Amino acid sequence: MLFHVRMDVSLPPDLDPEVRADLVAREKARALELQRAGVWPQLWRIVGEYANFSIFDVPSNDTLHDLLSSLPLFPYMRVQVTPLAHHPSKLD
Ligand SMILES: O=C(O)C[C@H]1C=CC(=O)O1
Repeated sequence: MLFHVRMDVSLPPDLDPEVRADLVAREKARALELQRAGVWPQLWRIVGEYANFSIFDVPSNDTLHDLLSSLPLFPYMRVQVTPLAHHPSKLD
């Protein structure tokens, strides 16, 4: 199942810089792990925002929820999920 996901990140401005750097490093490691596993095939920065558009390819809603909530930055994210279906006019 394919999902379009928008993640908006909002870190507290007064967050300790070392804590912030650790969070961001752990987020990157987890993102790379999920990309290598093939479940996060698309990841795009939204220009001018601390936000991304992503495509996830997972077997179920529950799996997507588990993956998203495993992200170290999850507590600091607003996440919007759109389930995707095949379009009848799309060339295969
Ligand atoms: O930077 C972001 O968009 C948030 C998050 C998504 C992947 C990652 O490494 O961080």
